[in-house]
Amino acid sequence: MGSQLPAGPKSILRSTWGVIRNPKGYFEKAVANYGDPFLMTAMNGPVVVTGKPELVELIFRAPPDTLGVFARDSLLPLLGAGSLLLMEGTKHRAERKRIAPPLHGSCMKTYGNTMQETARNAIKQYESRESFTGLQIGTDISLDVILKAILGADTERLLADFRESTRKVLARSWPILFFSPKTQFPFLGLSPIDRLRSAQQHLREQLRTELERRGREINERDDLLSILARSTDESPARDFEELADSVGTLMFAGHETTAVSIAWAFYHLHRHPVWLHRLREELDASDGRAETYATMPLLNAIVQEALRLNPIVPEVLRIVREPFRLGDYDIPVGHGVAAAGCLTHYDSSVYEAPDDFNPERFLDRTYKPSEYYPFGGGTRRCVGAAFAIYELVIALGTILRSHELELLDQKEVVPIRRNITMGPSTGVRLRVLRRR
Ligand code: HEM
Repeated sequence: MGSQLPAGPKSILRSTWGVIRNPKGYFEKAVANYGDPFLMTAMNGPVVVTGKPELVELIFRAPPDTLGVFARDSLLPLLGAGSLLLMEGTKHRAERKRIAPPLHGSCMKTYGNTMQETARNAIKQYESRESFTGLQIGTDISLDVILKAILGADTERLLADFRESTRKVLARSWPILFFSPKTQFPFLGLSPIDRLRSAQQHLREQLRTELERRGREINERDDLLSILARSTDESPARDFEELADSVGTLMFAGHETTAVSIAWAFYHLHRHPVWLHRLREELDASDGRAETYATMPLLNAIVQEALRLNPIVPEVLRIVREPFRLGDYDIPVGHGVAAAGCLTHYDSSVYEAPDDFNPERFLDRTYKPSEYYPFGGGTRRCVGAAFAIYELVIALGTILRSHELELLDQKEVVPIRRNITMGPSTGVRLRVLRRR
């Protein structure tokens, strides 16, 4: 028998605030005071948090029906029942089967040229500007890339309309809405949830119009929207609302995360010119084709190291649906469990000098899924991970091969909460020094 639950901080308000503001700092303090794992109670309920790889492994290896979606009820009004992020059981497995194939590593070449062209166009815009941020250019690239993957984007107008409405949804996705369901109250169309809903509704109407325009074309097209919309023997058709939830989730999960990662990678590289120099040598020796970037060891190691130091999602959460044993503890049904990447990625028994930016650590070894998990793990691991890595190496490689940038931030840039994700406090301020 396991013992009672682990000790931990008691204040709900302080825990909620700590997790929103600075999860890494808050978790580190809790581990120092109470040990790992510890129990905290935030507004979304009690959660047992761990960063220990042996416990993280138990979370990722748990049978799919034992651990479900954390805070599902409070996320439902924000993401909708058709979102893969909120599905469980057979529905989740079926939806993954539908979404995963076009995002599988073997399909990446299809997207490579678009990713490269998007990165080239993005940096051109900033050549004569006094400054821009890594987050701006990251968003320019990742939003266009995901929209083109979803829509096939045969017309600029279509892309421009969706770009604007997706940005609006994101701008209205306030963190507090995700962390405290009590803030999701309607008020004369003016409350944060009202404003988010109206932006989402607009995006939905655009999708509906586009689907109606396509009609039977969806059976011949190979963009994600058409793939998700058509019915096959394996994946029968769904109603429009579910389809819109599913597409909305891909737009949302598929660009903000990548944009932030691009910004962090620029930041670390320009803070550590030795690595930038070594990367330039690797890039100069390459043929500069989109698909070559995926095979370049140092470029890939740099992306992995940036994702280690700044996991965009600092803790991966699950709710206990069936009694679950986590090390010495029996976690009761209804409690949450969290694998905190922001702790594990800094575990000095796994990573030597964990605070250092040192891509070398990814050149000479690989890590277990419980030691390195910027994309989460187990049956819910990010379905877009291969797509994201492909995009990151192409975006960074393309820009740094053709342009020299300067980091304008003199002080250390720290992670701050954006919505579910954590991003760089200044956005990472840069300027183009020269074309190469
Ligand atoms: C650097 C970029 C990205 C990062 C760091 C990231 C991270 C994550 C994480 C941590 C999760 C939760 C995994 C878990 O619960 O174990 C997740 C889930 C997900 N991600 Fe990503 N992601 C990225 C890019 C993408 C892209 C490009 C797409 C789509 C093309 C995408 C689509 C999704 C979806 C649909 C889920 C839900 C999976 C499920 O519940 O089965 N992500 N992502």
